[in-house]
Amino acid sequence: MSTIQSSISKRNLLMMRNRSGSQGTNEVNLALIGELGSGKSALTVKYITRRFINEYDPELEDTYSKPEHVDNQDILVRIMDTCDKEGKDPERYLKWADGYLVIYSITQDAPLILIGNKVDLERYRTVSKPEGSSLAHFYNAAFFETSAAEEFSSVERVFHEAIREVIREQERYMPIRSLYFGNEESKSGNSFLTHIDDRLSGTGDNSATLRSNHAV
Ligand SMILES: Nc1nc2c(ncn2[C@@H]2O[C@H](COP(=O)(O)OP(=O)(O)OP(=O)(O)O)[C@@H](O)[C@H]2O)c(=O)[nH]1
Repeated sequence: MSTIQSSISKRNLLMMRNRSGSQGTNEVNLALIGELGSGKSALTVKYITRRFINEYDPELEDTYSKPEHVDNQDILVRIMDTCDKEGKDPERYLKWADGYLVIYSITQDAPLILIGNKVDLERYRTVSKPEGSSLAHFYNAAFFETSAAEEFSSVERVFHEAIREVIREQERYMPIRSLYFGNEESKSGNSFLTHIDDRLSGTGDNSATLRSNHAV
């Protein structure tokens, strides 16, 4: 990993704001977030107990603590194994966590999209566009910069690109029967065939290049 990547990923993905506990021990709160079934509980349990357990209660959300010794420092680590379901407010971990571990499963290919927001605050920028782009490239993610405070079209463009990414991904896994569509399936079939056609004619993107560095 390059210095830029490691410094950004440290800064963005694992920002640990150490706090001093009652006995002078630093405290670090980490929240594991990510899609259902990505392995948040399995990783938490493995880290806390060194054991891998096959079945976990998907509804369970809990916080665990573990005294750690990292880089010659005593640290009390608290881990929140989050479970987001309807009606639950993410504030509970957004306010609590000092760092977030974003978990995905390598067996569930969902597009990753990295958005650098607040470009209207250019004068306060601490992450350059090439740094953001390089981080996205490292994670094979699409990349956009935008601002919620500026014109709608720039935000809309980001969302449209995100929708396109997801649709491309869905079409990659569309069953082959779509090639033999009937009338009722003509809509999705057309889009699938266009996609295949683009690929065969060499004008279409392939998944590897599709997912990297669509800078806006
Ligand atoms: N082979 C393998 N299986 C894993 C790994 N991590 C998790 N699993 C399995 O994947 C399934 C889902 O894991 P969980 O830890 O429950 O996933 P989760 O993200 O906590 O899921 P939710 O609580 O539903 O959000 C379980 O059957 C785990 O045993 C891993 O590294 N390798």
